[in-house]
Amino acid sequence: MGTVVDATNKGNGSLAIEKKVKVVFVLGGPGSGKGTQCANIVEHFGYTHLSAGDLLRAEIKSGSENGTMIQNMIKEGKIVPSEVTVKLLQRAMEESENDKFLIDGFPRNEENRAAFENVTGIVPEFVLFFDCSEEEMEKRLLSRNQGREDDNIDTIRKRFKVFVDSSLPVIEYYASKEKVRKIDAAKPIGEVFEAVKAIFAPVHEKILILRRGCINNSLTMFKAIQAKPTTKAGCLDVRTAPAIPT
Ligand SMILES: Nc1ncnc2c1ncn2[C@@H]1O[C@H](COP(=O)(O)OP(=O)(O)OP(=O)(O)O)[C@@H](O)[C@H]1O
Ligand SMILES: Nc1ccn([C@@H]2O[C@H](COP(=O)(O)O)[C@@H](O)[C@H]2O)c(=O)n1
Ligand SMILES: [Mg+2]
Repeated sequence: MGTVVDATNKGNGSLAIEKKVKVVFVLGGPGSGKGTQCANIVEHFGYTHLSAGDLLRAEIKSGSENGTMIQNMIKEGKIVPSEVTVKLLQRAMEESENDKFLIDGFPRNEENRAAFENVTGIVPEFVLFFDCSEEEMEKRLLSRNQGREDDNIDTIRKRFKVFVDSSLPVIEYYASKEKVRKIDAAKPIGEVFEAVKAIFAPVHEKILILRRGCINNSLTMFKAIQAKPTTKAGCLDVRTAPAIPT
């Protein structure tokens, strides 16, 4: 859990309301299927998907002053300075109406991880890790056909090296905190999603039960008030009213 300032309340110079947000980091090597599975999770569990790579590509297209630097880093498979990526993620969370986010492809290194935690104060609920062999990932990336400048064999090899050298240590960090949920991502898409569902369903059910509990309490309270004798003016007689359930 963590808090972000709700963008709808910014800019009036007085009140900045903070909203509580829930974050799941989605990690795995290039081509392991993060984006594919995030789309399924959004559909079934109501999260908002924020892909750090997509946000960086959108920043290039927007003509931002950082555009050329980001483009060069992506072509080389390098990790863009955290200051840039964290700002993009933070803005996207602030602008969203949702309070549950899948953050895909982030944190990619220790600098990403520390910067996000320091700036937002958000600690992930858990880290979904898609585990897949380089051989399989290479095959998938070379046939992805989405026109990505980094889906060529030279950049793919560089991205694999960055993943092993910089991203795996972040996954190990979260594993040491028992936050990693590892999935065999080499299986077909449907089977991978079955494993994903098994992780999300209990979390989702817990939230539903809590929400149902709130509704039941409100109903009991409503019935108790309706059943009670009222004063002449039609108000609830607090002297004889039962304790309102909490
Ligand atoms: N389980 C799977 N089996 C076979 N192909 C898959 C599987 N999951 C995804 N793919 C395909 O592999 C390619 C890469 O998937 P995807 O874009 O989801 O990976 P990613 O982890 O987001 O990669 P990147 O880090 O480069 O953004 C896509 O063409 C996708 O359709
Ligand atoms: N935290 C991040 C995430 C991504 N990048 C850069 O974008 C490239 C593509 O990322 P995908 O997740 O879409 O594969 C990646 O290779 C990096 O160059 C980044 O810098 N920091
Ligand atoms: Mg992706």
